[in-house]
Amino acid sequence: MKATSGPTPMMVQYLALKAKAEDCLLFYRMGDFFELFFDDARAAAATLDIALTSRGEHDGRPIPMCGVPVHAAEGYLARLIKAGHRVAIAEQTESPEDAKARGGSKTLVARDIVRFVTAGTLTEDSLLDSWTSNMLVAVAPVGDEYGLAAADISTGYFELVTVAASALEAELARLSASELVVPDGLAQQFIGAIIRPRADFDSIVGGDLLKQHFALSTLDAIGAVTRAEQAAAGGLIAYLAHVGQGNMPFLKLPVRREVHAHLLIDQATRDSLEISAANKGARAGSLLAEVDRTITGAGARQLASDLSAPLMDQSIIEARLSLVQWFHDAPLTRDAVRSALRQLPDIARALGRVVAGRGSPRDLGQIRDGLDAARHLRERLGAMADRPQLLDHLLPMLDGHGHMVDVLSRALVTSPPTDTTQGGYIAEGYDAALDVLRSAGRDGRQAIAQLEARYRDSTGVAALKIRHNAVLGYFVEVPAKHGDALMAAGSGFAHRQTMAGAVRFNSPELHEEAMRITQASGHALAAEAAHLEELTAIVLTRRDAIAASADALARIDVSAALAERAAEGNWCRPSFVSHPCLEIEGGRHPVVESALAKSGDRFIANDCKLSPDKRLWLVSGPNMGGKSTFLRQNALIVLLAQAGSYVPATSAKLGLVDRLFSRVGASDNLARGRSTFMVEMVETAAILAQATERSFVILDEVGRGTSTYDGLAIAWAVVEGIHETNRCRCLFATHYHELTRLSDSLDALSLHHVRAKEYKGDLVLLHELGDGPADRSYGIAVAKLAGLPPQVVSRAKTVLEKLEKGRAETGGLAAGLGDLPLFSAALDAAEAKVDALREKLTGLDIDALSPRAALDLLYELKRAAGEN
Ligand SMILES: Nc1ncnc2c1ncn2[C@@H]1O[C@H](COP(=O)(O)OP(=O)(O)OP(=O)(O)O)[C@@H](O)[C@H]1O
Repeated sequence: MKATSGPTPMMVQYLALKAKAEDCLLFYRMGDFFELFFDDARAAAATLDIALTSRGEHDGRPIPMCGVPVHAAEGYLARLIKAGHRVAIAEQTESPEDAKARGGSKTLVARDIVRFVTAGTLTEDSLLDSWTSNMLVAVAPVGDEYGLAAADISTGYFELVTVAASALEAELARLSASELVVPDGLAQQFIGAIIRPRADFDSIVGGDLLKQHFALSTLDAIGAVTRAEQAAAGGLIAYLAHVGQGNMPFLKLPVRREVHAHLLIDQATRDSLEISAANKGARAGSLLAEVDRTITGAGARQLASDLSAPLMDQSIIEARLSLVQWFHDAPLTRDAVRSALRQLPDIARALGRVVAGRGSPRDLGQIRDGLDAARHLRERLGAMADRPQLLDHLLPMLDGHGHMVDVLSRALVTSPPTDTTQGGYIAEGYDAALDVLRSAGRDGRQAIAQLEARYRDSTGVAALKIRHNAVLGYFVEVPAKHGDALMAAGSGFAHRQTMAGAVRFNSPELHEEAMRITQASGHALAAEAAHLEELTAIVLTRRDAIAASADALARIDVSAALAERAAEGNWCRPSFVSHPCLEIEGGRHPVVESALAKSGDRFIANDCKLSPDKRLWLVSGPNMGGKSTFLRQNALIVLLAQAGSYVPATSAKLGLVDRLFSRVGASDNLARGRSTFMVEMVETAAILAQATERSFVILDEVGRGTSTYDGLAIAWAVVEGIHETNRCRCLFATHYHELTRLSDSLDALSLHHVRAKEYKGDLVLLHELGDGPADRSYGIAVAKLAGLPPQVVSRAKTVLEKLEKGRAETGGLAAGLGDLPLFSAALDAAEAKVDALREKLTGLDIDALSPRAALDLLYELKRAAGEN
């Protein structure tokens, strides 16, 4: 790029490509580098911490530039994607020679965007975590519903689901997309999503795209695909086509999910239960990390998906549990299977790359080895007695690839490379013609060695060598002092290059041998490439069956892993009943239990017994007494049970839960501009609006973020609302002693507390649940335990005594609440008044009213409404 008044042809080309790349960073291929210019260069240099330089001028100003070498591009791409960028790759689409032939020596090489690299459309191993799925999700609103199309193109997983607005958040939380695609106009609602043209989300076009992609004459093969799902699928497929620039990635036939097929869990609940990520977003410390004993990447991904979408279908849950139990009860089989899985490559991801057109010989080798191992596993498990039904369903999927595995075994070397440029991945003996070419190359190299010996003899220069480099090819080299002898006319050598200490020559014989070698290895490389293409085609025709094997292996891994975890922790198989109860004996919190075990402490197991007529437990007791832990452990037990896992308890019986809600602890969300109290109220509002009689809710200290009176009033009303209106199973932890009065009026509410005692003036927390309310609050004792200075503790005691005296005299904080009508009764009364209004309005004969009478009536109605 020279400084000229107008843009150079290259800049014109660059700017056109950049316009096409939109807000993606443009990687512009120049020889061995991808170069970035202007703002792209600034952004990339800052993220990658590489030098920002400049090159030429544009509009009179230097053009900022930075670049990354092509061979190391993946690593840089990974960092850019992690930092939230998307990248467009512009490659040279013709060789410099072709460009020259096309338009003369100064012609610019044609370039085009060949692919977009985005967080949701990665397939490269190095850019993905092996244990997490990578979801791309498209959302399409149709009427008052939303269609979701979600795909993990690294494995071909594809699903469709339709949700009502009230379940949208929970579904998106379940899918945990790396990239969200929405139609133009929804940017406000989905902050950070990729906005695509509305036309891409047309349901008719979407339906046609689905049929076209899967070569279906009707969509019935997928199931009753809704309009909203067709629209979302259209948006997703169109985006994938755009990203791959026409090169479609692997998509399996979509699975239609019914929203009611799994337990709905919103993001706040996921965060508070720390299901797949703990406090700071890390995997460590989460339920998933605590439970995960899977061996393979595919197993880990399957487990993560199971835990994020526990089921509602008892028969599927029981089928999963039976397989876990089978592995649980047979430790030797379990060990054998797990060690077999240890050898297993990630077939699903290898297949994803092959289908996306980025497969390497290594990927084919992995598919071969994985499927071979799968067949062995099938033989071993197929010989076992008393196999559970799910295993019998999975085993046939592990087999049937014999012919392909056989071809791949004969065709490929044991550990094929990723890079094809050097060849050497097709096995010796697979293709006789290829072997001949290779031996010609080998013979040539031998001939050159003989030639070298002969030249040493004939010239008498013992230091003479025949060497090879990329620029000159083969040449004869002698130390400088012998150069003259070979320069002499008639020596048979032709001078090529003089170096500081050596002189280089060619000779007709050497030239001939070199030609033979180059030709043979060129032909050999081409022959290998042709075989790679054939082998890839064979794999492609079998892709659905290979993907099914990969899925079956993942399910076996998950089942054996859950059995392993259950055996380690002495967990039990949960049982399911049809009425909404939750009866846990000896329940534990798996993460807290492990953390305590590390420091040699014991976790105290606790029971929980919720039933339709005792469905709300009010749990009080001292700070640090274990209330939050108790609440969460029961929620986690429900979640694990419905995901088809054993649970940390001695026994567990439950009725299926449709929605799980957790509002535990105060988590500030200042980033979203909401105070702790506001977040708490928003989440509580969601629970009151959505919890059904089949839901399970845990609420911890609702109302504590505001003044005592307000807080108590809110907590009181929330408990009543849940008891009377939602009627769900609920554990409610509180420090408001006054709430215990509710047990007089709410018959399905019972009182419980975490026990503590004072021993020689010090507080001992027993972490044990007892019936009835806590006898006192122990806050000051906990403060003392925490190391508050003695003078502050003693002053607090004095203040407390005064306050308690005042409470005794006035009846305390909740004085006057004794005659408060119940929540539902109050609601009924309000409704009765509203109904009186309605009755009056319906009975009106408007035509018979004089204007004056109408005005009077309006005043009267307004007054009556005001009394409401
Ligand atoms: N069942 C248990 N057995 C042993 N230790 C426990 C048990 N439950 C809780 N703990 C320990 O007590 C600590 C405090 O528990 P937790 O946060 O549940 O108390 P809390 O009653 O909710 O306190 P606060 O009212 O201050 O929020 C935990 O971090 C854990 O170390």
